[in-house]
Amino acid sequence: MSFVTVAPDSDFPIQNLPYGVFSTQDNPQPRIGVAIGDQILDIQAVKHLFDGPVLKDAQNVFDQPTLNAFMGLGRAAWWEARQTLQKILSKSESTLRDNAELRARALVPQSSAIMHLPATIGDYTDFYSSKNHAYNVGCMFRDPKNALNPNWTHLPVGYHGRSSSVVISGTSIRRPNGQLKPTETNPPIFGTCRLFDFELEMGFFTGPASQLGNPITLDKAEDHIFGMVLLNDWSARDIQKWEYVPLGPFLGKNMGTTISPWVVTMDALRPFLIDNVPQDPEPLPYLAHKDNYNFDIKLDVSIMADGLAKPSTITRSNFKYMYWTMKQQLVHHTATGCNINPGDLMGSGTISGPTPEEYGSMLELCWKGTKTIDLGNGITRKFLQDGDEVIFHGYCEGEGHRVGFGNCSGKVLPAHPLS
Ligand SMILES: O=C(O)/C=C/C(=O)CC(=O)CC(=O)O
Ligand SMILES: [Ca+2]
Ligand SMILES: [Mg+2]
Repeated sequence: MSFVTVAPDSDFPIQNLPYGVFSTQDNPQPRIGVAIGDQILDIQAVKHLFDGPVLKDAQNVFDQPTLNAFMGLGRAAWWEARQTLQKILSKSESTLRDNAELRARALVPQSSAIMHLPATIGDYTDFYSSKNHAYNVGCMFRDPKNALNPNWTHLPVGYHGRSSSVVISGTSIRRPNGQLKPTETNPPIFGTCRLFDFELEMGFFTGPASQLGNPITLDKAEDHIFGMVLLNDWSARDIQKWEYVPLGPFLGKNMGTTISPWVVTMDALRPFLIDNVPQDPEPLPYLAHKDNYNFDIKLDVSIMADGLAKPSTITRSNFKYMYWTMKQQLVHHTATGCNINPGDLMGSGTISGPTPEEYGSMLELCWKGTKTIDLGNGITRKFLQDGDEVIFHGYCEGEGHRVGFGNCSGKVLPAHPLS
């Protein structure tokens, strides 16, 4: 238990302690913080308390305006930092609890903070690792009889995304214009995206760098996975459908990707480990791991729209539906010797469950426009309208507490007029 009050349904009890980067009006310098209840522990104010064997000579990582340097230190440092945080925030420890002056400097209400991207994201990759989603999209874009391409069950399919357009929760996203082909028979046009969508995903941040030319093997993969966020891979379905052959997503995905501000560490998620999804066929040896690396993380998506009194939940899914694990994704990504750096972001791919109530995109929920999605109050959608706000939420259910991710939200702005 912490001496900081934590509401029972808070995403941020002492069992969580996720890292983020924030600033305040009084101190506009972005700095590292840890969420506890509805407060942020400003790490700069308490960095002298990180005096364990690994961190005592590396406290300067907490002076940085991003988490990259801390991510780059590796698992021993992450573990030690967690021990220190749990100690200084605990009810039974007086150092911070009884020091009013230090407490006033170190604890900042989340309501008065502006959140920033937690890391400088050098590279962003997005996978395609939910079998239900890949099957559904294959049925709609291609052929229900061959919905999954032959490679899908042999390797974690992915594409290299645009780190430049990854934004923090709360940033509005402009509906894109692009090249579309609205009918089969007529030539393409340059127009405004009509089929604008979200993709319910999670992402992980990488830790210590690997060297170019040296693959990360399965037994070392965990050393390079720092923590997870919610991720919305906004998608222009009409742009995507026309452009994607044969190289995959390009402009249909690069108008913005939103992440939640708090990075929940793998140490905090460990109690929620569950069995991996059985893989058939057996993956090749470089991808075969026997240990579990799947997590029970409940996810939901709601939409706030004009005419609604409160956001309407349109789907509930779970990270546990991932067919390929994050370890397999990382190992496959680097199998050629492709290197990673601290703070690279890897998207899971859209997380759809087996039932229609668990689909992770509007493309699936409205089944390519053949069904309507009911928001209540007589309001329906197939795809997103201007002004709609999409809100993701995710959490693990512990005993009497939640280890949560907060929100990942963004509002759709109207497209720029076509000239
Ligand atoms: O063409 C397809 O099969 C679909 C590709 C995607 O939508 C790519 C993507 O972002 C994958 C995902 O999020 O799961
Ligand atoms: Ca995606
Ligand atoms: Mg994107």
